[in-house]
Amino acid sequence: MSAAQNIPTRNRDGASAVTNSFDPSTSPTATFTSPSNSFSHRASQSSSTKQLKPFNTQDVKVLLLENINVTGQDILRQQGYQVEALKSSLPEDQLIEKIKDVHVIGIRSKTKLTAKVLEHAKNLIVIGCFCIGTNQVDLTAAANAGIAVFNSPFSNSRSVAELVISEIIALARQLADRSMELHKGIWNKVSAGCWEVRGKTLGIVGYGHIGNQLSVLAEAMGMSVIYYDVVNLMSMGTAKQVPTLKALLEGADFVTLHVPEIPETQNMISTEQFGYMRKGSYLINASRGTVVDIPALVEAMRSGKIAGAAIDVYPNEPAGNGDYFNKELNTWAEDLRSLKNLILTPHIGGSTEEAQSAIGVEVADALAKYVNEGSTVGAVNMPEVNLRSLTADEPNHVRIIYIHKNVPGVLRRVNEVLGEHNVDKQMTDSRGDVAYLMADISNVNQRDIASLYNSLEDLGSRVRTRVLY
Ligand SMILES: NC(=O)c1ccc[n+]([C@@H]2O[C@H](COP(=O)([O-])OP(=O)(O)OC[C@H]3O[C@@H](n4cnc5c(N)ncnc54)[C@H](O)[C@@H]3O)[C@@H](O)[C@H]2O)c1
Ligand SMILES: O=C(O)[C@H](O)COP(=O)(O)O
Repeated sequence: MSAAQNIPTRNRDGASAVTNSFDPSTSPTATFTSPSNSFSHRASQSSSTKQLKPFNTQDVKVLLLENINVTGQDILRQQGYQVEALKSSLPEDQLIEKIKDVHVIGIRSKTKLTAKVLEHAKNLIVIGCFCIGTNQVDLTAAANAGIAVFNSPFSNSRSVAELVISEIIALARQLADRSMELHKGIWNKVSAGCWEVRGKTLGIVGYGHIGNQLSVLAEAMGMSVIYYDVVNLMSMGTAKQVPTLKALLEGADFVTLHVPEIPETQNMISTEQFGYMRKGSYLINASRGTVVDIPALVEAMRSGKIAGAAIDVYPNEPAGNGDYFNKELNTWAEDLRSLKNLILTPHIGGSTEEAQSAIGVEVADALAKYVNEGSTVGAVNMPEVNLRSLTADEPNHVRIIYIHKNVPGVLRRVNEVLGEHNVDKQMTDSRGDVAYLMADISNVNQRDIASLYNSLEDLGSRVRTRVLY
């Protein structure tokens, strides 16, 4: 990343702070203007307990994609940020153009923030995934560029669990087929191959937030629950952990997948695994599309081994509503569409009013706290670092955020720079190759800020420097 980025920093007089402000080659006066106006922004706060906002918040540009809930949009607008909200995702070329300009981006599961896209995101300081999954973001590339990533770890878990419960019964009773037939005017009253779920065994692969909820709901319907997870976990109710995926597949009437998209879960359910499943059993995938080998599923359903399936997620998903789900996107799409007792849903596991509004609040709050105060609590790719908010009765304080390479000797050099001031509080932590330092220093005047900033930027270990307040 070049130093000449338009990243907002605090301007003492509250004037526009996005002026190539961190380029050491530009005059510091362009950034840190008019000492006589120092702290006028702060002085305007009426209550000494009121939290301060750094820099000119209306300079912060936010791009929200994929129809992010109005609760999240409102929180970001109330901060004074410039918010542009689009209904769908963007193709890579358009995303690269748009991302060049923004400081904050909010996405859901479809927008791919790859290393290539992030290379163009010169002003970006933070990414909000308004969903659970973060597999769509190159988390390491983001951390190495000093971009924090936040998500909402469990706000839609219950919604997914409830969808899966509905699908277990729908598959057992061939509900989707009966409904489609009657839509076409065909009366087809059958009981062959239709079952109660009471007394059947549900096998949960991945016993995390969603798997847990599901376990409780399934037992309440009289099902037995077994689960497989790579870590040893406490069982809910009378559920039993099994030692291998094979044991789970052999023991379950219904198999439901709730693992993240990682290399180990790629095609986790393929021909060999369908071979282990009980004849006439069912498969549900509401995790990620890459977890199931779809041609193998088609084969297993055509052979009668699998009596039904519900699929909510796909290896390639259309960018937005109304787009086609067919051969142009996925070679096997027509095969899926031709199968009986196969429920196809357009990635709606987390799509409820409750989940979306809770996610909107949770992620937007985390973004604002990061932009305004530098707090990384809840970040998925950075160490979690926080200091209490500065208040109006702490005049002439500056908060330094220094994201740097995790190499020996950096803290000594940073503290040599900060040491000329009173360091009131400081916290630092590292995660992988990246470390995050937060320090509040007092008795700082206008000229000191420019010099502090430039000295930190000049250290070879620097990933990103921010000066707040
Ligand atoms: N369809 C949707 O709309 C929707 C909504 C929310 C989440 N999701 C997906 O569901 C996934 C699970 O969500 P969650 O909140 O329960 O996640 P979670 O992190 O709480 O739980 C995932 C569990 O999977 C386990 N796991 C990881 N790798 C495994 C492996 N190889 N074998 C077995 N277990 C493994 C983990 O140990 C963990 O317990 C998310 O990663 C997301 O991709 C989809
Ligand atoms: O990761 C998630 O939370 C789910 O897959 C939901 O994604 P969505 O917000 O894009 O529907």
